[in-house]
Amino acid sequence: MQYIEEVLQSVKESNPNEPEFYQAVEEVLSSINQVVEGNNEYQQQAILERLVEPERQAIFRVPWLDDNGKVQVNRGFRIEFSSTLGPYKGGLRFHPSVNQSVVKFLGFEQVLKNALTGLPLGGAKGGADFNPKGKSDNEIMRFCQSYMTELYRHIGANTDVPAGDIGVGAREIGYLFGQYKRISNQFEGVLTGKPEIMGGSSLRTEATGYGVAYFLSAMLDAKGDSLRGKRCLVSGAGNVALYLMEKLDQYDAVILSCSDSKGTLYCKDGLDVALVKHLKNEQGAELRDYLNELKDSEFTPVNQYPSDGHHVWRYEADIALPCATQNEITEKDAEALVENGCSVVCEGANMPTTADALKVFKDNDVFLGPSKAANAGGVATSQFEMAQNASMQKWRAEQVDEKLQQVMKSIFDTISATAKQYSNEHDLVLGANIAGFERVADAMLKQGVV
Ligand SMILES: NC(=O)C1=CN([C@@H]2O[C@H](COP(=O)(O)OP(=O)(O)OC[C@H]3O[C@@H](n4cnc5c(N)ncnc54)[C@H](O)[C@@H]3O)[C@@H](O)[C@H]2O)C=CC1
Ligand SMILES: O=C(O)CCC(=O)C(=O)O
Repeated sequence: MQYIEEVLQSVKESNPNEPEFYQAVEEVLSSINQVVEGNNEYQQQAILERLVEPERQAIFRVPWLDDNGKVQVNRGFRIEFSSTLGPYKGGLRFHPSVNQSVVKFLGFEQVLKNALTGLPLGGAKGGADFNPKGKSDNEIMRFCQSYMTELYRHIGANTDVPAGDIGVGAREIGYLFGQYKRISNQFEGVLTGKPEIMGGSSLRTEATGYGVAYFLSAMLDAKGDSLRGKRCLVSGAGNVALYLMEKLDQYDAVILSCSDSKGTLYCKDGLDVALVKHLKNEQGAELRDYLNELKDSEFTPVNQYPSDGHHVWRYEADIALPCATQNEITEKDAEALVENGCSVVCEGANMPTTADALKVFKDNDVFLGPSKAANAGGVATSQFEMAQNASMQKWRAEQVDEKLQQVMKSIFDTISATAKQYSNEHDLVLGANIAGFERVADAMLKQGVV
C-alpha cells in the first residue's frame, strides 16, 4: 500500500481544493493495490503518477452576447486526460457547478470507463460553468459558438472528440458542430451525439439509458433474477434517466420515482413513463406538471428534502438508479435505502455515490453496478458514431442496438470475472477499477515514457 499512499498524498497536495477529483482517484487507487503492489514495473515507470496527471488542460474565457445586448463571460474547460488507448473522448457539461475539480474527476473516470468498453478510446471531459436554464435558443447558440471558437484548436476527428453530458444534448452539439465546420472548413466526425441528419448515430440519444438497463439486466441475470416487477427508484429526468425508464418499462419493471432540480415525483403504483417523457422532451415542462395530468402521484419540492440527503432515496424499493449527478446518494440516503429493502444499485450518473455511502452498500452486501461500467453504453455508441463517420456509413438502429447490448454484456462479464479473480464476483466496483486500470496501464508500459 505504501506506493499507493504516497501517490494519493501527492495528488492531495498538488490538487488542493479539488474534492471530487481526489474522491475519484482515491476510490480507484485504493481498490487496485493487489495488482499494483506486487508489480515493480508500475512503480519504476511511474504508472500511477502519470495516470492521475492529465496530459493537457485547457481553461479559457467564453464571452457571449445575451439577448439584452450585454456581454456575459463564462469559464470553459477541456481536460484531455489520456490518449493511451485512442483519441481523447468524453462529454461536455454546461452547468453552473462546473469547475476544475468536477471536470477532472469526470475526465479521470472517463479514461477507465472507455478502457472497459474495449474500444480504441482515450479519455477527456470538458464544459463550462454556463447555466442553460432560462436562456433563449439564440443565447444558447451564441454561447456554443463562442465556446467552440476556442475549443476547435484542441479537437479533431483523430485527436479529441467531445460529446454531450449534463446541459448538452443534440441541439447544443448541432451548434457546436456548425461553428467547428465554419472555422476549420472540415465536415468530419469531430463531435458525437450529432443530430442524425448531419452524421449522428441512431440510438446515441437513447444509448446511455438503454445501456444502463442492459447492464442492470445482466446483474440480475447473474443472480438468477430478472427485472420483471422490480420496484425501481430513479433520480434525474434528463437524457439518461428518461431512456433508462423507457427501457425498464419495456422490461416490465415498476418505476416509482424520478426527480429534477425542483423536486421528486413518486407514485406507489408506478409512474406513467410515456407521460414523463412527453412532458420533459416534447413540452419542456417540469416534473410537477405531471400532477396536472395524473393525480395518483405526489411531488416533494427540494425545500422539503431531508437536510442530510435526497427525498428520492427515502422510499421502499428493490433497486436504486441514480441518474442525475455526482454524490447524489449520501451516507444517510444509503442507510435509508438498505433499511427500506433495496439490495441493488446501478449507477447511471457519474460517481453518484459518496465514499461513505459506498461503504454502507458494501457493508450491507448491496449489489452495486459502478458508473464507469454501467453507463458506458453512451460512449460506446459514440465510438460507433465515429466509426460510421470515418467510413461514411449509416448503421440501422437494430445494428446499433445489437452492438450496444454486446458491449454492455461484455463489460459486465469482464468486470465480474476480474472481481471473482481478486475478491468475489459481486464486487463490481473492484472488478471495474482493476480491469480498467490494467488495460490502460499495460498499454502505457508499451508506449514508453510519454
Ligand atoms: N448523456 C450521456 O450520454 C451520459 C451522461 N452521463 C451522466 O449521467 C448524468 C445525467 O446526465 P444527462 O442525463 O445526460 O444530463 P441532462 O442534462 O439530460 O439531465 C440531468 C438531470 O439531472 C438533474 N440534475 C443535474 N444536476 C443536478 C444537480 N446538481 N442537482 C439535482 N439535479 C440535478 C437535472 O435536473 C436533470 O433532470 C450525469 O452524471 C452525466 O455525467 C454518463 C454517461 C453518458
Ligand atoms: O459519448 C461520449 O463521448 C461521452 C459520454 C460521457 O460523457 C460519459 O460517458 O460520461
